[in-house]
Amino acid sequence: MTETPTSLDRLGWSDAFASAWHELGEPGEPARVTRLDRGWSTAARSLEQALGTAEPVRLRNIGADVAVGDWIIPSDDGERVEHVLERTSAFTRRASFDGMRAVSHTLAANIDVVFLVHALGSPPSPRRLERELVLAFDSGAEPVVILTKTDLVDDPEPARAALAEVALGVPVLLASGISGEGIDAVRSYADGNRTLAFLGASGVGKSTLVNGLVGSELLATSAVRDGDQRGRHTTVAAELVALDGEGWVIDTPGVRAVSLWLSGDGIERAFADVFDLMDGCRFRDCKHDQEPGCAVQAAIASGDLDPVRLDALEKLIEEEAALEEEQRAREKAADRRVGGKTRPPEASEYDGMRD
Ligand SMILES: Nc1nc2c(ncn2[C@@H]2O[C@H](COP(=O)(O)OP(=O)(O)OP(=O)(O)O)[C@@H](O)[C@H]2O)c(=O)[nH]1
Ligand SMILES: [Zn+2]
Repeated sequence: MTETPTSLDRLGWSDAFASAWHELGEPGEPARVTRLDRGWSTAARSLEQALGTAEPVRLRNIGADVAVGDWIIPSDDGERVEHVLERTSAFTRRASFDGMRAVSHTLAANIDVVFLVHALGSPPSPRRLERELVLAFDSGAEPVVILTKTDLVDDPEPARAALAEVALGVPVLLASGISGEGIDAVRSYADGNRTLAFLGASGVGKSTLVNGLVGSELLATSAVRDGDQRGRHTTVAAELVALDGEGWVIDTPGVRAVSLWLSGDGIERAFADVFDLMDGCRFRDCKHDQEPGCAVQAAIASGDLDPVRLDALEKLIEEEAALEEEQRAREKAADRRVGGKTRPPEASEYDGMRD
């Protein structure tokens, strides 16, 4: 394989992207998308370009589904995105139904760690965390729970225990964006120039945590808009932000409020305990209701499984089935309209995550 510049490593280039690029025959010069504007990608091949202190790469997205965090290859004429390298993870959400066609839309790509942020000082919300875990597992990123605002309570343990119960092997960190407690542990997840994202309800303290991670100097420089000779670009609120030292944060309203969009085995992983129990049911088609020999009902009876958790799982499975049905209908409609013009959905068209 061709040597790639070490400046790409600082941007999060890894063996996975090197081999994806190699598969394509190593065309062009890979660059990472730091910002998306209507129809345009801003990309970087160096830290300076990512910070906006050097002229970044600017490309049209014609026909390419590009997301912040993507590694892309420009066309030979340097005008547009020619390839999007295979992603290691992707956050997608349902696009609004636009004319005859609507599909999932990628909000952010190649996130290594997604922090699911919950706040102390208000009651823990394990049901919400379950949904976030499904989403995180589906994305391909590694989930980590942060219980923030530790400065607000004397004893974070009851809330931590309530969330740990559904977090199944996922670390639960304690932190405070105000006192700075736990920030170094959060930061350590960016070691190796990894890319972080923060997901969670409004007001839980995501921005405050991000501000604690991003050096003020870097934040200031990345906020500087470069002089743009190619016309007006409205920022669609999506940015790859450099951490002080190593690593990146993708901090966009879209990722923060991403709604449930299921694609992979997120439900199976987030509810692994319940699925394990189901394997022990006497009947393979057990509905886990009144059937004899139901291991799930037995676990509920013995207090090993919270019935609320089974309810939550059933609701998610129903929701997934409805989403899949809807998606199939849309795909059928799209098939009937070959060559139809579509436009990418706009940020304002997304609906927020339901609690
Ligand atoms: N006491 C305390 N307050 C905090 C902490 N972190 C955030 N806050 C406060 O909580 C409020 C919301 O914090 P944000 O960081 O804006 O929350 P957010 O999750 O980014 O909210 P959205 O932007 O709506 O998604 C602000 O008033 C913060 O000052 C913390 O660790 N301790
Ligand atoms: Zn059963």
